[in-house]
Amino acid sequence: MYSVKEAFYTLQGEGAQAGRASVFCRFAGCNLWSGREQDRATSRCTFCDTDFVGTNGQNGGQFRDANALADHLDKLWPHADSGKRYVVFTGGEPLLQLDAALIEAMHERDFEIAVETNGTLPAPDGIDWICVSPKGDNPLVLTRGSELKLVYPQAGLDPERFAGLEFAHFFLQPMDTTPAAIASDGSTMSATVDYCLRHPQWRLSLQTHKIAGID
Ligand SMILES: C[S@@+](CC[C@H](N)C(=O)[O-])C[C@H]1O[C@@H](n2cnc3c(N)ncnc32)[C@H](O)[C@@H]1O
Ligand SMILES: Nc1nc2[nH]cc(C(=O)O)c2c(=O)[nH]1
Ligand code: SF4
Ligand SMILES: [Mg+2]
Repeated sequence: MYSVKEAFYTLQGEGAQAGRASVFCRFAGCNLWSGREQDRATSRCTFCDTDFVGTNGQNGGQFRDANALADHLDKLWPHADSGKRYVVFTGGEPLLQLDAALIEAMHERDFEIAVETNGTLPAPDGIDWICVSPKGDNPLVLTRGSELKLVYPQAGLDPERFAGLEFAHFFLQPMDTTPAAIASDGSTMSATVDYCLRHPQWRLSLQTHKIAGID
């Protein structure tokens, strides 16, 4: 059984694949936060911008097996041709649910498969694009992949801790935060730009879907 909060067709907003047409599958649940506001401050990840609780979102639901979910996601790709099909599994934490059966079922339907993960859980084989986004001091299990996308700044977390890992791309993404936090701490955007200027290994990742006003 898979629990999906929501699923939709949009443009990948972030990282090296930004701008690419994608089916997003947002799994319910995360291992670093319950998703309840009253638990946020004491959770292992405190800055999440996403509602991943329950299965009540757009095209959400419970799916009894891999073929049922794969058929559901396949229908969200609005083109008849099979070229360039791309699915992004996110959440919540997708590696709590993404398994070999679902990977096989999406490949059978001609999808390239991407995942957005916090990197604390092992990944099944066969994922075509792995984006790891480390969270605070939580132990990183996935130390190689396609892109490392660090939300910046995170208190006490130096990007150089990750700079030697085996990734093809290194991104810093400004933490989306509240106006009150910006007023007291300054802008995460300017801090991120400044870091990339001083450390050219790192590139700026903007959340372009928020700029474009989509999903
Ligand atoms: C909601 S998470 C879900 C996937 C996975 N649990 C993870 O953390 O990578 C999707 C992406 O949004 C990023 N993100 C979450 N909260 C953010 C925020 N407040 N500002 C900027 N990026 C954020 C995460 O780091 C991750 O790259
Ligand atoms: N358009 C769009 N792009 C995204 N890239 C990563 C996202 C995520 O929440 O995992 C995300 C998202 O929520 N929307
Ligand atoms: S690990 Fe990802 S989904 Fe979980 S709380 Fe943090 S940003 Fe949100
Ligand atoms: Mg998002």
